[in-house]
Amino acid sequence: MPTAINIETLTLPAPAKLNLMLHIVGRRHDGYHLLQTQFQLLDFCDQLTFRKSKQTSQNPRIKLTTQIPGVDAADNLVTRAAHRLILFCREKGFRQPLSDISVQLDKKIPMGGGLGGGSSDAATTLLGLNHIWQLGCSIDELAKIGLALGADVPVFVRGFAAWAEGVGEKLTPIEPKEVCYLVICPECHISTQEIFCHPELTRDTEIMTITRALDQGGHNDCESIAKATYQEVAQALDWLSQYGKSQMTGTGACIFAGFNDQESAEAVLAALPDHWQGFIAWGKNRSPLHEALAI
Ligand SMILES: C[C@](O)(CO)[C@H](O)COP(=O)(O)OP(=O)(O)OC[C@H]1O[C@@H](n2ccc(N)nc2=O)[C@H](O)[C@@H]1O
Ligand SMILES: Nc1ncnc2c1ncn2[C@@H]1O[C@H](COP(=O)(O)OP(=O)(O)OP(=O)(O)O)[C@@H](O)[C@H]1O
Repeated sequence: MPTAINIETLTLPAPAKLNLMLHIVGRRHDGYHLLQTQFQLLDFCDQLTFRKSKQTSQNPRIKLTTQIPGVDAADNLVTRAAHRLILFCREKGFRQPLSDISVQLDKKIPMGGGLGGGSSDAATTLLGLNHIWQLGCSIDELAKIGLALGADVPVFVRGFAAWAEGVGEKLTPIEPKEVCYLVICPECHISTQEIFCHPELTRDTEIMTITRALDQGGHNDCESIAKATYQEVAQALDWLSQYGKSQMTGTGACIFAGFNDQESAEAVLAALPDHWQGFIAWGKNRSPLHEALAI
């Protein structure tokens, strides 16, 4: 691991994820859904650059230098993750002054796509600041802070492809084949809450053992709702199914298919109708973030 003490600038990736299946098996009293899902990370990433200022204080300033349209800097998951981390450390009794930090966020991951970009930015912030400020928080502690920010944050903190249960926080490492994915981003953004609130969402899929899920795979319970609500999603799923098994990730809107080699994925990307954006990315069972930090 690089020594953090002299770090003035640190640039780290925040990878996207796919849900290779997503079963909804129940609902908690607080309304959150109980899931069974397989996460795989992608080598398609946002990039965060943290710059340390000479100014230090008990209440360090976090300045996000990049604006995301429609998201106030204070609501950005980067800012929220940084403030939660500071609060956690103060509660734990960490008293040293911390340097102010500016963060440049280069967004590549489409928002509202089910690719977990915001959650991944939050996880990279937690791990990045823990490293720069030498806070010594454990991965378990960071995953717990992350879970309070979003159900998808813990998988990015832990940094391995995973079988997930609970609301997505009970994680077991898995090793799905690392194939080359073509991801299509239809012209719509879908809010996670909109799908989870839908009255017709199936919430009683039979609980599977991990062994059966890894042998047989599964489906995405959110797909039929997203297809019925957004015709672009239905059209993209139909179009991609000509070339392979096409699936939706998370609560949508992005859909994907896996290929054994990059050339096959590129050939399909070249045929993509003009009105859709798409990209190619390799599945990763170890996070590019953890590789960058050598942890
Ligand atoms: C659909 C998945 O992407 C699958 O990986 C995740 O479960 C979503 O995780 P996320 O985007 O981090 O979601 P959060 O930011 O925690 O929650 C957004 C909203 O979705 C709903 N939500 C989320 C996760 C979950 N297991 N059950 C829910 O009902 C809640 O209404 C919540 O207010
Ligand atoms: N750094 C950030 N990047 C993206 N979205 C952010 C960020 N911070 C806050 N948000 C808010 O979070 C919402 C969800 O963004 P995100 O890109 O994580 O969606 P998603 O890919 O559908 O996520 P998921 O798969 O977790 O449901 C955005 O619409 C935006 O309002």
